[in-house]
Amino acid sequence: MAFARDGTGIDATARALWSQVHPVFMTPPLAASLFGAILAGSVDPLLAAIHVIAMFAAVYTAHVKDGYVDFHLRGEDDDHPLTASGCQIALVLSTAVFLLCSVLLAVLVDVLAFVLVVPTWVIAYHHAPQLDMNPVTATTGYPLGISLSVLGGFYVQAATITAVPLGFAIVFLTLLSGIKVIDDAQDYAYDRSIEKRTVAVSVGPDRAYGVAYGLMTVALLVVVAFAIARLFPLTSLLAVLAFAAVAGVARRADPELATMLLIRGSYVFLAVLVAAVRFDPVGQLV
Ligand SMILES: CC(C)=CCC/C(C)=C/CC/C(C)=C/COP(=O)(O)OP(=O)(O)O
Repeated sequence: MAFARDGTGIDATARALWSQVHPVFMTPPLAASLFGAILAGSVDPLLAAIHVIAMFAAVYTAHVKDGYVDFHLRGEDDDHPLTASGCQIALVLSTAVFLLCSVLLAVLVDVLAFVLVVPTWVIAYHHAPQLDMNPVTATTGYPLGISLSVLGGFYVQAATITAVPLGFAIVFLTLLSGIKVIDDAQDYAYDRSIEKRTVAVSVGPDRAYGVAYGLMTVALLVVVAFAIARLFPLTSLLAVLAFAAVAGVARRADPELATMLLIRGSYVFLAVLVAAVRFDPVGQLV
């Protein structure tokens, strides 16, 4: 049975399977899992690795299913490297890896770890064709996966959930939903032509920008409030400043450049937060 649409053999199969690894989408959930582990304080590398692999398998599942639905079922995409049966086998494999990791976490941590990890696959598997049809779920699905990745990454280390990872999960959900609205605004004309109801299609591009920057502002204000309350380290304020500077430039750019800037800004935001949680240099000064 052929996996790849453009050839047979190990090389073509490996290339087709690898085509569904999208670093831009995959790095954040993996980083979020490790961020959760760092928040927990002491990191067990084995548990961290199992959780990271589970998150990778979840996002891989989302991409394979999305490609399968968009190309093989809806005929929306012009091309796809995997055959329909290649997609189905890839889905079985990624789901099996995900399940194996989840069961390992249930055994090595507890059943709540399993309960916290499984929804990421549920969101991933149902992204297409169900969740991507509604503006709210199309916008929040991926950010919710990232938030669950933070919580899961924390839980497998600490075997509990505290206010700090919960706070960060809410911040990421809100901030990344804002970025996703801008990202979707790039495809406004095309999405409208295929009746895909993103936020930009539902409320129009202008109001979508308002919604997007409103969400990002709320997320940053939550970080400021939590930092002042000393729930988050004070150095988190630097992450807010860095992201706000990028968002200020993105606000005046077209959706494509804005998305590129905001995604990179979110990496900087996360990197400064990691430094804040590990070292909190500002907190040590005051
Ligand atoms: C652990 C974790 C983060 C889980 C969540 C996984 C999840 C929902 C990923 C979505 C990835 C994806 C297919 C993006 C493209 O969506 P699109 O529909 O905007 O793009 P398209 O126009 O290419 O279909």
